[in-house]
Amino acid sequence: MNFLIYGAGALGQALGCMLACQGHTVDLILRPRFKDTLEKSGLTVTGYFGEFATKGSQLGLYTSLDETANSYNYALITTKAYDTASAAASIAALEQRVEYVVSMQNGCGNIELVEQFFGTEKTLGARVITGFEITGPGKVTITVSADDIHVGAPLADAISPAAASLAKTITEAGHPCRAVEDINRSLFAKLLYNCTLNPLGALLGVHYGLLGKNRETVAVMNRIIDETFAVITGLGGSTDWADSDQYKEVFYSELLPVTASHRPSMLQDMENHKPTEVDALIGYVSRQGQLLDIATPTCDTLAAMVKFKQAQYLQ
Ligand SMILES: NC(=O)C1=CN([C@@H]2O[C@H](COP(=O)(O)OP(=O)(O)OC[C@H]3O[C@@H](n4cnc5c(N)ncnc54)[C@H](OP(=O)(O)O)[C@@H]3O)[C@@H](O)[C@H]2O)C=CC1
Ligand SMILES: CC(C)(CO)C(=O)C(=O)O
Repeated sequence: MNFLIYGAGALGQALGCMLACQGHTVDLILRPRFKDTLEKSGLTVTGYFGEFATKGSQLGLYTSLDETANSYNYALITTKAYDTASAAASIAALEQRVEYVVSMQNGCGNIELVEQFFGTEKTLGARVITGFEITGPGKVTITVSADDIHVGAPLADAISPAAASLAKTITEAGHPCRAVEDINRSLFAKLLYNCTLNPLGALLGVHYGLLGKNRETVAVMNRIIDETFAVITGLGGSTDWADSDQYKEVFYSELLPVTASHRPSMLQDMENHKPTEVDALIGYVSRQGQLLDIATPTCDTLAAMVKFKQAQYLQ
């Protein structure tokens, strides 16, 4: 199969390496700082799912879509969520050269942006709950994984063949991946998880596990879960849990323990003085709460604090 991976950082480089190792054609759109390194050293992925290595010559390495000539079965968008609109707009210029466009990003609102450019038929979403970190030039480490990748179409009432084929291909490449009927359900579940952990972890500078061990942070996390659950319900969304209390049980007993040692991506962004994905995560809950007239005071406060903090270093 032919893959375009647009915005290849930690997630995109890891997936690109794993897919290329399976013999797929992989073109990466990446920054010049990565292009020069990967040309020389290739890519290595280590950690949770084993070892994978490609030479630079096995990959198409480009800093702009203008340099590409292939047609693609799937274009995977792996930029941060704040770059989704510009990524989708650039890929749209390829027109018939792309069959399906997949938002692999965290948070909510990404799929809707991709749909604006490609329509529902060509749009897929994915939910990733695995930790990828660039640990050196041409090196990505997979640190934790809480579940398979989910891929699916928006608003589908059956598993889309395009999602099934992509899931099979990613699984064969080494990362377990499952096609789901309703990708929004998976993304809402991830929204609950990320809103509960990321802003607090980022503002307090701690890994997830510590947040679950402290009475004060548990009380704040419970309020975030209640508010986020109310917003998801208000949006007409569904999750695997009947109510927020049921989610809390699963969160504290199953979800939090498997990623306890993880330091949230929002914290890593702050440490690297990069913008955070606050607007697609807790900022999304806060905005939707306002639109739906659902009170989200804890989420509003945390979103404001994250924005304050990032504004300090982005000035
Ligand atoms: N890493 C992880 O563990 C996980 C990540 N995700 C999600 O996946 C998405 C990607 O995350 P991650 O890989 O960590 O992020 P990264 O910041 O490592 O990767 C995104 C890359 O895209 C680059 N980029 C953006 N626009 C362009 C462009 N026009 N041309 C070339 N390169 C471009 C960025 O460059 P620059 O920084 O210079 O702008 C950056 O290198 C996020 O939504 C994240 O939440 C989900 C689960 C786990
Ligand atoms: C734990 C992880 C890496 C799982 O995707 C995550 O969601 C994050 O750090 O934001």
